[in-house]
Amino acid sequence: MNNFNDQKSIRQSIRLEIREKRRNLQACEQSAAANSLKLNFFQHIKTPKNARIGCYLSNDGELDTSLLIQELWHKNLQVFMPVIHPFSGTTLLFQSYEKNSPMTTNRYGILEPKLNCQDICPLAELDVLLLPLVAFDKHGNRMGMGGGYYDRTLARYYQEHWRTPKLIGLAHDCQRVDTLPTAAWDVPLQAILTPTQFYCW
Ligand SMILES: Nc1nc2c(c(=O)[nH]1)N(C=O)[C@@H](CNc1ccc(C(=O)N[C@@H](CCC(=O)O)C(=O)O)cc1)CN2
Ligand SMILES: Nc1ncnc2c1ncn2[C@@H]1O[C@H](COP(=O)(O)OP(=O)(O)OP(=O)(O)O)[C@@H](O)[C@H]1O
Repeated sequence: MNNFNDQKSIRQSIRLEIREKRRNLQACEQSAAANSLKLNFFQHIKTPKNARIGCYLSNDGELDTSLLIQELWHKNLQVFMPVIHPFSGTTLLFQSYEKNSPMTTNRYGILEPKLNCQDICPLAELDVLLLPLVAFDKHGNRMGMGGGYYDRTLARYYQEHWRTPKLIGLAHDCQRVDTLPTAAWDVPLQAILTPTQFYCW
């Protein structure tokens, strides 16, 4: 097996192991984590008034963002959700998400706002992007579900050194690994927020 395939299979086994770990968290652990995430977010992340925050709706044991989203709305911050691009099918758009937004499920069964082009926010106009992830390491490397959606969507952001949005991964503490094998297209994060920690690079 060559080095590229070695790395790929190491990534895949880490992915399976950590996904199982987070799916095995008890409902009470998930709700405590969701509450701590909300508190930790406002303690560490200072956002401009009316800031635009990209977030995600939790799936597969991911850190539950529902309490954080309620609080973002309560503070009059604008929330945006990823929508799988209807034509490219491999990148994400960020669409405004409000209490009464019409929703649909994407090809993975994850809820996303029903596409409405007027409600799409260009990536560079988001102030903060909160990313789901499967595993992260001490260098701020992120590994996702394996679709490459965030990496492809953020490729220009990274190559052209955009200043916004600030990229912050959200994860349970049990999703930290020592070192992740990285791929050339991986976009490193500026920070990771867990229920108990704020790692900043
Ligand atoms: N909550 C959330 N929303 C998100 C993401 C995410 O990671 N979490 N994404 C981040 O990119 C995008 C969707 N990407 C995903 C990629 C793969 C799978 C997944 O479940 N894959 C299955 C195989 C399913 C199949 O082949 O049909 C699996 O690996 O078991 C889910 C989401 C956009 N929205
Ligand atoms: N910038 C890019 N341009 C083209 N293809 C890409 C790019 N980024 C990722 N890919 C493709 O996506 C596939 C999955 O990448 P990877 O395993 O790093 O995804 P991931 O980070 O786990 O997923 P996600 O970003 O959706 O959470 C790779 O095999 C790669 O071919």
